[in-house]
Amino acid sequence: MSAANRPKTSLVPPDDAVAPVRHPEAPAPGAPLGAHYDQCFGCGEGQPHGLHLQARAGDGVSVTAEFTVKAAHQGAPGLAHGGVLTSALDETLGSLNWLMHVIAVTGRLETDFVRPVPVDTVLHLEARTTAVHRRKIYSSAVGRIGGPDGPVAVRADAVFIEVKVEHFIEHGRDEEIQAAMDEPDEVRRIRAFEVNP
Ligand SMILES: CCCCCCCCCCCC(=O)SCCNC(=O)CCNC(=O)[C@H](O)C(C)(C)COP(=O)(O)OP(=O)(O)OC[C@H]1O[C@@H](n2cnc3c(N)ncnc32)[C@H](O)[C@@H]1OP(=O)(O)O
Repeated sequence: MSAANRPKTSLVPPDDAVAPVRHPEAPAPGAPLGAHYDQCFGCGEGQPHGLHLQARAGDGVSVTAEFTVKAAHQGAPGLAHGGVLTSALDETLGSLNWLMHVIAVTGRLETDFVRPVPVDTVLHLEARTTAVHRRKIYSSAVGRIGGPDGPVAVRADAVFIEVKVEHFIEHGRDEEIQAAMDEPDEVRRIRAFEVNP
């Protein structure tokens, strides 16, 4: 499809997109990124119903993460639900934005389900940002089973859209926003973004 005819939500970066830039203060390759929010369904340590995904910084703007499929994540008997796998991909892709010190939300996310993923499987996830165009961040991820070099079970392409921290204050519920602001580590993080946009 020619560039002029691409839909606005296309997952293909425009021709004048640029390479992503790793922030100088991004965590070193191998360092855990930690949860961006304690109650996040994807990464929050305090979220009892969550996926408890733990991402680590990779080289450039890349991350790795592991997600263990539990019995509570089933769709078909003994197999992971596709929506849960997409959530794991979404969270992994979302964590890339921390490496650029950009706050962004998922605009579009497209998943290919290549192989079934049984309960108790560890999904080895790898994600990388490939291009940036104004507020749009283009990223891709794969999830492998049987080990970090095992066969691909899922893959996804996404566009994240950069937002200001006010996005969450404007749209979120007062109760949770207040609780997040009262958490010292969250405040430090938000401050860091205001100082190092
Ligand atoms: C405290 C820290 C916590 C940090 C918290 C981090 C959370 C991470 C959690 C994991 C990730 C998630 O699940 S996030 C949750 C799921 N996602 C959401 O809730 C997002 C809901 N959608 C929205 O709020 C909105 O639609 C936005 C912000 C995405 C876009 O609205 P907007 O700000 O008005 O932007 P707009 O001017 O329309 O568009 C800006 C540019 O983006 C493009 N664009 C707009 N929408 C899309 C789209 N769906 N797909 C592709 N591209 C799009 C436009 O063509 C335009 O390109 P051009 O004209 O420049 O070319």
